[in-house]
Amino acid sequence: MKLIEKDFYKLTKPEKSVKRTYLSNFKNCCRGEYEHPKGLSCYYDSKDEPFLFLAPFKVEILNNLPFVAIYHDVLYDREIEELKRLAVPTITRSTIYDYDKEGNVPVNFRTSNSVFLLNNASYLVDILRQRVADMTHLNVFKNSSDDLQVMNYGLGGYYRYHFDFFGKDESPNKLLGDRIITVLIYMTDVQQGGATVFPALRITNFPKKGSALIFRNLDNNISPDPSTLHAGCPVLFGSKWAATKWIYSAEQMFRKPCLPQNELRPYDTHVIEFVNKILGL
Ligand SMILES: O=C(O)CCC(=O)C(=O)O
Ligand SMILES: [Fe+2]
Repeated sequence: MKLIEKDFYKLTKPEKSVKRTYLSNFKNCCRGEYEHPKGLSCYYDSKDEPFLFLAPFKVEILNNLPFVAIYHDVLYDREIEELKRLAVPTITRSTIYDYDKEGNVPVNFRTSNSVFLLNNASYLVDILRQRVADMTHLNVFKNSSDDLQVMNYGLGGYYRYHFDFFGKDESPNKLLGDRIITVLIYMTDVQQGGATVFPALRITNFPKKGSALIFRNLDNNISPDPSTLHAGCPVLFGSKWAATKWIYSAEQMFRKPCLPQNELRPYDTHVIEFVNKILGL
């Protein structure tokens, strides 16, 4: 954190404005200082998927564009216990993808432990894959998503602001496209801290056991949207467990209608490059 503060004074003008717009709200968001968004709707999603006629999802919108929403009560307590049981034996220090090394490396700005559970690890992992497909109305099968990641943050554990999209030509998953949607399922409440925050959107969501946060990382052109910059704030008291499913863009042609194109925003590239630069990516 200190390093970033120091480097700030060496920044050029556009970089300073990115910092002001995108990063300066980070700590306030973690403290939960911004009001819950107003004027947005809640609804039951019972659309398209037969299962949802029986059990619609309870959706609370936090932001329209990019789409950010809470899906309430998507995981049962006994499923959470089973996920933990599956994860604990092989959980290890989390990593991120390093473009130079073309592989995953641990970094000091993501201090959690995590493990990917393969689809055949348990009947439950397969059930959850179907549930995520019902929630997102997307294809979540082979070649269109990462395996389910289960992660745990201990005291002080956090994931500094970052993007979930790769946003580069040399994305490690060229054939899959890029990460269009993130589904983050909370497996615990956190007594204090541990919120997921979007500083550019001034959104804070404190974990609630069994609920999920869904956000869309790519815009209608399937281009990276820098306003999806987000972070997992430090856990101040307690422990945070969550499960993540990242869904890719390439194989959604039969699931997702083409939407009107957004305007091209060349500045977006600058924002993404800048944030990656200060993170050393
Ligand atoms: O833990 C959180 O709240 C955020 C996690 C996250 O952003 C990620 O795993 O990509
Ligand atoms: Fe993320």
